[in-house]
Amino acid sequence: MAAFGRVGASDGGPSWSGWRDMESVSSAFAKAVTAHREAVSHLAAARARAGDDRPAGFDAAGRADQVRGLATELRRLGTALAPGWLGCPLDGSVANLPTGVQQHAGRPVLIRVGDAVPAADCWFPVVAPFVGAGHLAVDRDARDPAVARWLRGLLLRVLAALPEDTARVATVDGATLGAVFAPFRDLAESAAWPPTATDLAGLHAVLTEAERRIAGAPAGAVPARPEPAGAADPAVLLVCCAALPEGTGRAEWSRLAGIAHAGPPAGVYLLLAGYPPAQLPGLPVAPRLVSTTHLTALRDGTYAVSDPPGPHRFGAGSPGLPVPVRLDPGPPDELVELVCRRLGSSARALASTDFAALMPDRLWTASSIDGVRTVVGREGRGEAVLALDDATPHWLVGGRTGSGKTVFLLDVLYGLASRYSPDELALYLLDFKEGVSFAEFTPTAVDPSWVPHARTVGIESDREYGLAVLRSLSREMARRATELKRAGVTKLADLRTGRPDVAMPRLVAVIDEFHVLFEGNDGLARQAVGLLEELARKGRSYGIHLILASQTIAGVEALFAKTESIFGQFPLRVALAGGGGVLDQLNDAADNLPVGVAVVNTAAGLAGSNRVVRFPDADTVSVTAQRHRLWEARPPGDSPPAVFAGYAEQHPEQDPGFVRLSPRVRRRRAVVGRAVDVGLPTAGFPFDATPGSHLGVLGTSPVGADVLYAAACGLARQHEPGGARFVVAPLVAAADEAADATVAAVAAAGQDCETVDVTGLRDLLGRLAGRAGAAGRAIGTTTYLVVFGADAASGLLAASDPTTYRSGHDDLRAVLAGGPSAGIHLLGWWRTLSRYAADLGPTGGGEIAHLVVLNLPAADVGSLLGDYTAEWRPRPNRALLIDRDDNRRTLIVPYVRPGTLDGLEAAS
Ligand SMILES: Nc1ncnc2c1ncn2[C@@H]1O[C@H](COP(=O)(O)OP(=O)(O)OP(=O)(O)O)[C@@H](O)[C@H]1O
Repeated sequence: MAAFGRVGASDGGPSWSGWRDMESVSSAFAKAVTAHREAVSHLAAARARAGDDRPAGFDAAGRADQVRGLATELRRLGTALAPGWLGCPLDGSVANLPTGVQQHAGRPVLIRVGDAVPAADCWFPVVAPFVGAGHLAVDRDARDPAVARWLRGLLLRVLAALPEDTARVATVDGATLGAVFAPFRDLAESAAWPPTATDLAGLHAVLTEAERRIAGAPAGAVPARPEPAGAADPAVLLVCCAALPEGTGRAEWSRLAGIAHAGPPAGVYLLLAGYPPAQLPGLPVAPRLVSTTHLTALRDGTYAVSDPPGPHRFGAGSPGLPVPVRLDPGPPDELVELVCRRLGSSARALASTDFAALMPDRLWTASSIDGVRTVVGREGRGEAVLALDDATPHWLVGGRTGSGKTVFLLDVLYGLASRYSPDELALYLLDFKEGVSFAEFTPTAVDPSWVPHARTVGIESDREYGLAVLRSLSREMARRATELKRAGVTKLADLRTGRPDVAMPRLVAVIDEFHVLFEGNDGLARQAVGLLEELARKGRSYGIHLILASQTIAGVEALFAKTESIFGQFPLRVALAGGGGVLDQLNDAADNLPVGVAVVNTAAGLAGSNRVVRFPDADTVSVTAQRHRLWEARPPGDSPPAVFAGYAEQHPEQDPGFVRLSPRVRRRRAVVGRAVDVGLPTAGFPFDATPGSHLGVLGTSPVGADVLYAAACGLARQHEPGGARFVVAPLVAAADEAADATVAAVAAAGQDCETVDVTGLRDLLGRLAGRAGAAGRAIGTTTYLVVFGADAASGLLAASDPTTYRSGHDDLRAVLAGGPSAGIHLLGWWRTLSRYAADLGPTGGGEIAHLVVLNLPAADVGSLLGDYTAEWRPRPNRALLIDRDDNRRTLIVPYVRPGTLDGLEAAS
């Protein structure tokens, strides 16, 4: 029968003193050992008698009865010691046995490891101490199907018997790639066990996890007991090894020996198959493990069982159980799957959480002086808390499309925004992908609320916008450095403690799909790398934190590898499904993760430091409710974040910079759109007497007509009524609507406006050329000549007047050259570069200093400027603003009238 020793400090194992039920288990065990000893001695005596007396009338039947009686007694004792799942036959009959009830929390586990067969027709269960009292090891590994079944049986017994969520299981299978544990899949996934380690690196990770746990246990701790619900870590770590991976040797054996020695007080237990490995001649021998019951294969498929841990022995003579043991035959796979499904759904329920549960009851009660932290989900049954602070200043988040990255970020950001007030925390949010991840922070047409912490939000951002955000963060970092220097301190925390009046919230910049910034490996990418490196290295001292998320960091890594890897500054890695790229190459913990589960690693992705976290879905109703809570609590006068939505039309009337235009402006500007920059500043050119103060819009896109419309309307607003005269020339059909709108808007601003056709334009140029040629600044009315489709007039302008020999081009060039000083400006849209060049002549268009390039290819822009280094890629809803006066090039979203882009899309 059973053996169970008092595990004492003498062999390095745990004391029982900390266990509930210690007395009952101990005395039951003592009784069992005594019974076993008696049985053995009776058996030995009977055998002796049989040997001595057989010829003189030995009572064989009586001896057999005696053995059977003893076996029956030992069966009774064995069943009492290993009740229910711990000792029952593992067949279909036990499918409905309740789980988690046989084993009191904290009570040492006595488990059936096999059956002893003292005589042909009788048997008794062999019970050995396990979790809470010792380890188990069998020397054959799970390549032997009987051992594989045995191992599954023991694992099933212990998991079904212990209270739910008591054990975290780390599995190792160096022989069958984890197939041994396949039937446990459902439980493994829902209880977030680490993936089965199948190679040496994986084994190292498991050993490291066990050692970390041991190192973290308080000195002199009693055996771990299951914690109440809510504890982060299950009470027991069970290292379950089906076969040691190839390459395992002395180093790993001695780590196992160390774990066997020091594990029990920290709740770490071993269930090993293939240990000790077969001894090969001339090679070192694996050490016997303390606190361990060893099963050693005998020739006939049975096993010898060692004495259990502690002072008790099975017999007075030779060590170990003197009866060979058949391994417990183990359960059918269906039984394992059935029980694991049941345990798994219960584990899922325990670990489940929702978005609202991540939010604190009261808003904005925390201080960010030492960093910011929030609950992101659950780790086991406990809360998973992540921090942006000195230890983990920046995070790297990986996950393939659909893995839940956006949801994870919403969980984190709403959690932070609910704990820290806008004085403590500000958010810079940048998303490069198509989608609306960060739209949850901004007002929309149907919901005016926003998250007050959000300063800038970029949705479907351009790389240029990303660069602008990085630049503004870098400027802020420099400002903070100066403040710190002034205050004579080196840390943000010191400044904030000493000067509570200085507003210095922690800034968290989140860049989703950040790898887009580096696509192309061009000048822009290089600038972005430089800025990111600077922010990553110095940000922590100034309270600036980065969260970079991506589907992939492949490719980006190569870029960074050119200098020192920036990722070294990102100790906290979060790998979602398919996001293993953010972990160490040898760490495959994120393979096969389901949506809603993340591997969190604070050791820059090294295997062995993984934590498995479940995060809840960010459902729209909960997110909206929380946003309204935050919005209603916003400080007085709080304004919405500066939003850049890459796909959005920019209408002049929606731009405060345009609306503010009035005759009181100091200098008139032709405004043409909004710069792709933080806050979307109004983009335009000064329009004054400086030579070149004309506007040329280039490209076939009909947006050109809208740009002229906006520029003309803006200028009309900057004159007192009647102070300007507009001559509108709608020369192409595509511009008719925009030209009509221009006439209407200019007239509404109180300015004179007339429309001319191509002949009228030719005549007007002749008249204006005379005025422009006259010296001195014209006093009075400014004239704007607004030509929609100027290329359509090229032919006519090329022709010379038979009497004066002046061509329209001559007049045009005279107007361009002398116009500004005479109060005459041209605003023209040319659809092709060749006509533009022909119209403006040998100077190459130098007379027009202000250009807006629409859909011209980069090579055309290069030839126009005589500079082929300009980084320009034509794309919808973008234009390049070129100011030759100050050599400025700015990416802009050109103004359009409402619906223009939709119309273009529909037409294409
Ligand atoms: N914890 C979760 N529980 C349940 N469903 C989730 C969870 N997290 C995400 N989901 C769901 O998975 C889907 C994808 O999530 P999400 O949009 O966050 O992925 P993503 O990685 O950002 O993908 P993409 O990069 O394509 O935008 C969504 O329908 C979301 O509701």
